[in-house]
Amino acid sequence: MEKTDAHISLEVQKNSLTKPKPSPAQINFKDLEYSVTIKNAISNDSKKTLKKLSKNFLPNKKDESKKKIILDRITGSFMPGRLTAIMGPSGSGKTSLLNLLSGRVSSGKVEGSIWLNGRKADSGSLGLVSRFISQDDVMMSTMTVREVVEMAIKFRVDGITRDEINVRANEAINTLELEKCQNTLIGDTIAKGISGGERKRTSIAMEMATDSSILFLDEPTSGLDMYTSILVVKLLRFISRSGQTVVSVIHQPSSDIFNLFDDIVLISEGKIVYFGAQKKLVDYFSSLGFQCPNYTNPADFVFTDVLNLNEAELERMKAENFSGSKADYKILKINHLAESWKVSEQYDVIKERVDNPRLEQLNDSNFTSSVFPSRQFFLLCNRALKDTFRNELVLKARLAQSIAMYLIMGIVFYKSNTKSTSTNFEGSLFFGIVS
Ligand SMILES: Nc1ncnc2c1ncn2[C@@H]1O[C@H](COP(=O)(O)OP(=O)(O)OP(=O)(O)O)[C@@H](O)[C@H]1O
Repeated sequence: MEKTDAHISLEVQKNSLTKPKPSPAQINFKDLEYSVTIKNAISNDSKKTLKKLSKNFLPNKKDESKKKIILDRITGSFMPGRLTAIMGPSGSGKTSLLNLLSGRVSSGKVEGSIWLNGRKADSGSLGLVSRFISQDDVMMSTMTVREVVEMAIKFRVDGITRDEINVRANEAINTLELEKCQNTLIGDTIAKGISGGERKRTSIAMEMATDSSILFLDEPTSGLDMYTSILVVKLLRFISRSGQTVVSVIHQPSSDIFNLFDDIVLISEGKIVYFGAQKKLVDYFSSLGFQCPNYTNPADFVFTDVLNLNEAELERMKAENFSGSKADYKILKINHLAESWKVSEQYDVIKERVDNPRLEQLNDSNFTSSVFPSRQFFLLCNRALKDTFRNELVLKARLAQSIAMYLIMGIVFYKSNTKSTSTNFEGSLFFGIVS
């Protein structure tokens, strides 16, 4: 039987009894540009050979590295208590935007500004205030579902008691329907553990169980069946209702999933072509001349008719004898859509939010990691020990290596009492530590 909204809301209300509300965070960005320099990867030797073959084949020296603009001076605002979907074709810059806003970009050039509740934010503060659930989650294969959820809580919430950890872990596990596999190992390609869907839900449970003001997710429904996908997005909606800012990249959502989002951001070619209420998207594009047919999923309409060339545009391209390719014509269309967006009423609403952030500034305590580094070190050592003892193959290999090293040491230092004692001692100590 399918779960209803009421069923899930009951569990989320239960959550709010035990979990303190995170401080609300409004994340604003203005004229954000992210670019990388792309270098020509052809080696000098290959260049010489190719030059012999064709003088015109290689680009001129000055073209060897060029700037690639991934996000092109975009402006926007994500609000607490709202669930936002970022949609767009593959390679349009969705993940890059999430990476920038969660402080995870280490290469390339970033221009423009990002604020958290009106306070200028850098990658350090963005990283501390937000959580990021990536497409390829990283979890230790030798730990169980319950252990990774508990580990996430211990690692991020300071001074929490064993009982509180249990309560929080139980809530996250029950809400994400992970009860049946809570004691199953995560597993990897060699030792099979939980399924792909369970893995995705576990990574959300890890973030749900801790307090964070902003939650970023990169395609949380990819690889999931329809029922689980709807369940996951409903949960994200309820998480947002507790005051968190939830932003998720979503790929080709069904209309049921699309309707669960409050706001939609459409990105193409690194430019924003729409940023606003989900309910106003169809009307906005109809005002630009793109009519969504009756009984059509708005998300499908956006991908086929708006962000790609539709039948009418392909015919117009032929009629105009356009000299470039379809891709060039599409870029012209996207540029036009991005320009139209910047003169729309909805854009003024976003700009107003960016220019006048309404929330109080976040306290300094929001920007510091709450768990002491010494405690984090202890937790990591504990996890590494567990990992070593559970991974039988690696453990046996390490034991064999140590025995072999000690045998070699024994042979090297056997009957070596003719040499200076301190040299022998230092030498054996060195080998002992290394092995
Ligand atoms: N560090 C980088 N160096 C070079 N190119 C990059 C870098 N980061 C991103 N890109 C390029 O920028 C573009 C946008 O990448 P991004 O991963 O943000 O796209 P996306 O919209 O998330 O795509 P998908 O839906 O396929 O995951 C792509 O063409 C990608 O190859």
